[in-house]
This record gives sequence, structure tokens and C-alpha cells, in this order.
Amino acid sequence: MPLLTRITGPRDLDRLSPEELDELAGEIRGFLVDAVSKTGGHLGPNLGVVELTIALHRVFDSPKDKVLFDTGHQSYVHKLLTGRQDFERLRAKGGISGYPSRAESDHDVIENSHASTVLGWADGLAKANEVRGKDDHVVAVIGDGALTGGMAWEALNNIAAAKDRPLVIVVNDNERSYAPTIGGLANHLATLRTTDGYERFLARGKDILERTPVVGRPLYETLHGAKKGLKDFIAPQGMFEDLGLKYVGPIDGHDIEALESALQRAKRFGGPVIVHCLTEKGRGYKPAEEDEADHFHGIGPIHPDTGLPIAAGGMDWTSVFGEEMVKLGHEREDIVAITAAMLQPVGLAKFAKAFPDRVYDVGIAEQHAAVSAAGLATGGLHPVFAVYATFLNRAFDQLLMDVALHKCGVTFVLDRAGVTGTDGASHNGMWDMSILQCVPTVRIAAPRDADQVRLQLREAVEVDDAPTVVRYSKGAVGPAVKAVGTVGGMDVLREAGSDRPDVLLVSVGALAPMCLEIAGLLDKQGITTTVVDPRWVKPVDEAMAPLAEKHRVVVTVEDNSRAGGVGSAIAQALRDAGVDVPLRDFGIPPRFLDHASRKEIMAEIGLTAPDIARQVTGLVAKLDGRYERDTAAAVESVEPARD
Ligand SMILES: Cc1ncc(C[n+]2csc(CCOP(=O)(O)OP(=O)(O)O)c2C)c(N)n1
Ligand SMILES: CC(=O)[C@@H](O)[C@H](O)COP(=O)(O)O
Ligand SMILES: [Mg+2]
Repeated sequence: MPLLTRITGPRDLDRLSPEELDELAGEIRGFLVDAVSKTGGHLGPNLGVVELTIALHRVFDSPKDKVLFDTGHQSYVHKLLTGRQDFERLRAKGGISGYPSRAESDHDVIENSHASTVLGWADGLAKANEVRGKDDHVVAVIGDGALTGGMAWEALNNIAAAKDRPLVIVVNDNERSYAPTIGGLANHLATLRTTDGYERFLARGKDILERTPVVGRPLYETLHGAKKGLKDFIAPQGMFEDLGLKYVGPIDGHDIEALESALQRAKRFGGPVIVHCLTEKGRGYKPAEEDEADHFHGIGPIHPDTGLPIAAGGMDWTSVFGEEMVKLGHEREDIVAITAAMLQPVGLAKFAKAFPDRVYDVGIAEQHAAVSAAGLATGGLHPVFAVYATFLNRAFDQLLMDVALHKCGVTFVLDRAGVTGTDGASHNGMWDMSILQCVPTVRIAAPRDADQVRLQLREAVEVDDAPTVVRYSKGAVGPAVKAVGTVGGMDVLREAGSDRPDVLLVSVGALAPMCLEIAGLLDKQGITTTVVDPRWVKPVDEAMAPLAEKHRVVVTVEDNSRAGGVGSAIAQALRDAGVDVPLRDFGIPPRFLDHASRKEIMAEIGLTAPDIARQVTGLVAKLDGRYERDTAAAVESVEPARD
């Protein structure tokens, strides 16, 4: 019977022998490859923390002790050891989340998948324990990549100041974010890695010697003295110790015994202590180990034996951007690119290959990316910062106060805008067109197809005195949607065919095909509709108000939060212009969305053609003063939302 099936909670690990623990690690690796190759997910990061997570749960007593994960994408092993072994529907609707989830388990604390927050959480929890007189342990697992985020250092600055406040920081150092982790910190970790394990030597020696006190004690003192000498001699004083943090390491992150020994020492230390663990992303699965791109950081379904993707990827938004960037790079030598540790995922790999000296990976440091972009622009260049829409939240103040306030020509390209779905609540790109509404001078483009991405990216990089934003969805790019005319700077996608059309339907970005479908459904109700794509959704086009005035109702549809989104901005513009036409805005409800597929979530929140057509039908019926009965009948006659 597989050992893994006997593990229903962390305490079941205590009964296993060292040999069984190694056997369990092997079983877990096999389980991860088998399960995640079917569902997709973060295979590489989790293969790298098998032994580490086993050791953590043997040394600490979760959930009394808090075991915290930064970003949380590497918490699958933690889930397996804390009673969750059904990975059939990993990241799918109704299945387990790909990140810690309080609804799933008391062992889970941080659900936020935005990096570099774990040390802040740990600092707060440790302070709470101190105030409440609790002796629970707080253990924070942070990757070398997440350690490049500014918030990690804000927390470390606080943690290091409290020398008597116990807190265990486990640095999961696999030398990679997606690609190899960049920066001075990564170089410093490399220095610590090369100090030939004097801590490891001591840790192992101390535990063995302590078990034989008679002989061991004097011998240990000698060793300890030797260690001091050894350390001064062979290991530079680590930055962490200079900060006032006890440093233990480097520890082989795949040696359970060594890990437990180091973690036991850290547990007893009584103050803030860093355990520096050396791990390998993708360990134990050859296709991942040999993958130079990102060691299978995040994958879709693959053939387990070869690691090759099952679904062939078509043309996606990211590739369209990436290819146009290369063309722009050839045409304009002032264009440079910035990524926050996601060169490949945001589509800048080709640009980096063509222009290696004009691309900057700043680490997981979006705030720094935005401020350094202001510097680059002030220095005469035009930076393009490509980042997932949800991670731009991190750099809001820098976009506002460094880029916009100083009139810097910086282009922010937001990938994964709108509902992404399977990565859970914190990954949907649903806030950018809300938070940016209040930024003076910023211009926001929402391209509807590949041609518009190319065109609007070019329009954006032409602006040299204000921030520009180009935002598009995740995954395959939809069909080209041609304009049939223009009004002001807006594209008309469908004429109403009436002198007094009923509905002005404002289609934002990638939802254009759905908006044309809505217009078709309204047609069947005898409702005439003009469909426009503003292209640049901020500022609201000056032609919007006079165009709205020619219609009976305005409907806006956006893949962004309804709260303060494009619909709100247009409503405000109509009010400011004295245009009194009712407006109904459709978007993502301002709440956190549980993980599911994009399609499932869009249906759940009513962002589908039938749902919207049904509501607009009812709206127009009410405008006509038709009886509720008629309205209900008209509404029901719209085709039900396809499942
Ligand atoms: C603020 C933020 N920016 C970017 C990301 C995307 N991201 C997820 S995991 C990851 C790399 C993390 O590297 P590391 O912390 O070393 O963990 P590892 O995957 O190596 O275990 C990145 C950049 C994120 N989750 N949050
Ligand atoms: C954990 C994290 O933030 C990333 O790995 C993210 O999951 C990637 O998302 P995509 O799969 O959409 O690139
Ligand atoms: Mg890493």
C-alpha cells in the first residue's frame, strides 16, 4: 500500500523511518507528475519542494504552528500532506485550488498569489504571538525569486530588528524564478551556496555529538570553535547576518535528515533565523530538469513520458505583442523593454534575443520596474514594461507619481487582462481599468484583436509625454473584427440601420465578438443596435456623448471590474456633457472570483451574449412602457445562455 495514502495529516509523518521518508518523497514525485501532467499547473516548483515540505511538517506542528508559503504556487506537497490528495480537478471549478485556500484547510493561511508578501505575513503573525503570549512557531517559505521583491525587504528590515522574536524564514533557493533569478541578491545567495557547507557540517555534527554528550560536548566545543574560524576563513559574513539575522545554511534541500536537523536548530533559536535551502526546480522529472526555459514552472496538460504539451498553442495575444515588439525594436532604437522576472510569459523572449542590451529583467519588482521606466524615459528612451494586469496593481503609485506626474512616455503592456480563471481570485486581471481611471494623463487602449494590438502598441509608443497602457486577454487571440466605419476616434463595428436606434453598445477590447452576438440577439427582438469599439477607453472619446444622444440607451461591456471601470467613466462623461440617456454597464462584479475556467466564470457572472441580451431586452421593454408581463415574455424569449 503506497505510503502516501497513509498520510492523512502531518503527524502521520512522525511514524515513518528515514528510508520510508525517502520512499514517500519518491511517491509524491510520481503523484505530482501523474496528476499535474493531466490538469496542468505548477509542476516544476512543487517537484523542487518535496523533501523540504516533508521536513517542515515533521519539525513543525501545523496548523498550531503556521507554515506559510510565498506566492503559494509551490504548495501542492503541503496539500498532499495535509489531507488533500484528490488532484483530479486541480485548479478546476469545484476542485482544489492551485494555491493555499482557507476554505480547504486550517493548514492554509495565505491565499494571495502575488509574490513577496510571506515575510510581511510572518512578521505580523510573530508579533501577534508575542502580544498574545503564544509559543506557536511561524515559518515562512520564500523563493529566491520572491526574495527579489521590495516588500520582502521591508519585512526583513522589521524582522531583523526584533532579535528575541522567534521567526523561521526558509529560503527555497533553486536559483530560478521562471528563468534564473537576477540581481545582486541572487549573486549573494550564490556566494553563500559556495561556502562549503560549514553550517551543514556543524549541524550534522552537533546533532550527532549531542546524542553522545560525554564524548560529544568537548568535541563539539572544539568543532564550534573550528566553525567560527572556518566561517571567518572560508565564508564571507553573509548579508543576512550583517542585517542581524541568524543564518543557517546552505542546506541540501533534498536531504530530509539535513533539513530536519537545520529546522530543529532554527526552531530552538528563539529569534529570527534564516534557513537557506538549496533545491532544484523540476527535480526528479527529466523533461523538467532539462527544460532550459523555466523547468516547467507552470504548464498546461502534457504527455507525462515526454513532457510535451498536449494542446498545440495557436496564435495568442502574447505572441502578437512579442512579434510586434521585435519589429518596433528594429525601427526605433530608443525602445527598450522591461520585465519583472517574466520575460518568456509576457512575450519578450524574442525581443531579448534580438536586442539583448535593450531588455531589463528587474526581478519580481514591479514597483521598481515602473520607477526605473520613469528614469529610462527621462533619459531619452521609450520603455515598454510588459506585465500581467493583476501585477500592475503593485506599481500603481509609481505609475501615478513617478511616470504620470513627471509626464514620462512609458508604455505598460498588460497581459492576462480580464478574467483568467484557473489561477484563482488574485490572478484575474480585473482591476487595471478601474485603478487607472484616476491617473491624470494616462491613456488606456483595449485592442479587440491582433491587428489592433499591433496598431495600438504603435500608437502607444508614439506618446512621449504620458503613460500609455495597452491591455489584452490571456490565451488565444480571437478572430479579426473589422470596422464598418468610424465616429471620432472610435470604430463602428455594426451600424444600427435606423435613424433612431435603440441601443448604443460600447464594446471594450476582446469582447467585440460577444458584443456583435448581443446585437444579433437584440435584432431578433426588434431592437436596433449600434456597436462601437472606443479602442482608447481612457480618455473617453469626445464623440461618445453626441453619439449616445442619438440612442435610447447606452450599454457598455468590459472584461474589468464594474466598479469604476470604463462603463462608469462613460456614464460620467455623459453626465458632464448633459446627455441624459440611461446607461447600463456590464462587467466583472467587484468580488473575488473562485478558481474555475474563464468560460465558467464568464457564465457565472453573466458576461455572456444571451445573459446581456436578455437584460437589455428587458431594459428596452421598460423604456417602451410595456407591461411587466410583456417584458418578462420578451426577456424569456432570448436564447438561454449556452452552457
Ligand atoms: C507580484 C508578482 N509578480 C509576478 C508573479 C509571477 N510569478 C509567479 S511565481 C514567480 C517566480 C517565483 O520564483 P521563486 O519565488 O523563486 O519561486 P519558485 O517558483 O522558484 O519556487 C513569478 C515571477 C507573481 N506571482 N507575483
Ligand atoms: C504563480 C504565478 O503567478 C504564475 O506562475 C502564474 O500562475 C502564471 O500564469 P499563466 O499560466 O497565465 O502564465
Ligand atoms: Mg526560485
